[in-house]
Amino acid sequence: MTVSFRKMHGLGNDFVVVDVRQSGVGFTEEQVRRIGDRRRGIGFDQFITIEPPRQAGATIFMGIRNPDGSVAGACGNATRCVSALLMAETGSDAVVIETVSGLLPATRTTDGTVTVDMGPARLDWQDLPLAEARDTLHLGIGAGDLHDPVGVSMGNPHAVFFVEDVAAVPLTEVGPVLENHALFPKRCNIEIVEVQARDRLRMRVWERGAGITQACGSGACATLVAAARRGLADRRAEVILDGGSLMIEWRDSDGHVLMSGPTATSFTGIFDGSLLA
Ligand SMILES: N[C@H](CCC[C@H](N)C(=O)O)C(=O)O
Repeated sequence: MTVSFRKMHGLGNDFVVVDVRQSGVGFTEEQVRRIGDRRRGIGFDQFITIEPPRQAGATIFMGIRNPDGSVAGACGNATRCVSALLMAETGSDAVVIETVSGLLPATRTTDGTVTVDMGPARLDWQDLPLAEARDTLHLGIGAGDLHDPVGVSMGNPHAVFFVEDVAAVPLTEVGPVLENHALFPKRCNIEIVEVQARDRLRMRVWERGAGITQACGSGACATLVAAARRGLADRRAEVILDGGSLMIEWRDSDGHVLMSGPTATSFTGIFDGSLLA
């Protein structure tokens, strides 16, 4: 059987996207890791499957996995990319992406920008989860010069550290230490953030199961929420990532977080049988 895939990215956060709605093909953890090898496989920050919807109201179900094979509960950049694919397929400017964390409605504007309602920011310690009860506004942990992050769940866990200069942080050293900190039983995505203005935040990320990536949509959402909770930013801001900018809004009326940004396809291809063996 031939299985085809599409390589997509949002601001350089890259994905292998496989539509298994017809074939029902499944991928083992080992296969995902093999496909993720950037020299012997294809390489991706997240491996995405488009599956039949499980809940009423959803256009499709989106499966998300990291290069280490672990499952993720959210991926903002992939949600935009898959939404754009489905919009092209259906001719509609509105679709609903289902993930293990819930239903995410997405819309498209005339310039091709996709906006996703990433759902509510979840702020209880059980939501991340943490190993013990703590106020998520002050997690009180640190590594190197980083200290006392804000915890936010966007359907996946984030710890947001505020710093003077994001370029000065040795992220490859402190990232893995913090990702695997004992406070995070399911590990954590780590963001470092420089507040440049109340409506402009510069962020870099160390992703759980993936390492440094050029952009993290759910991380940008967590960043805005964390900055607003600390009184450092307004509820709407540009978040500048290594790969470009996202506009993020933490809606007053219902606490949902809206993320807007671009999408792109790089190429399509067919898996070699050896990758799926
Ligand atoms: N790049 C993704 C997030 C992947 C999160 C993943 N690393 C996890 O384990 O939660 C984004 O755009 O939101």
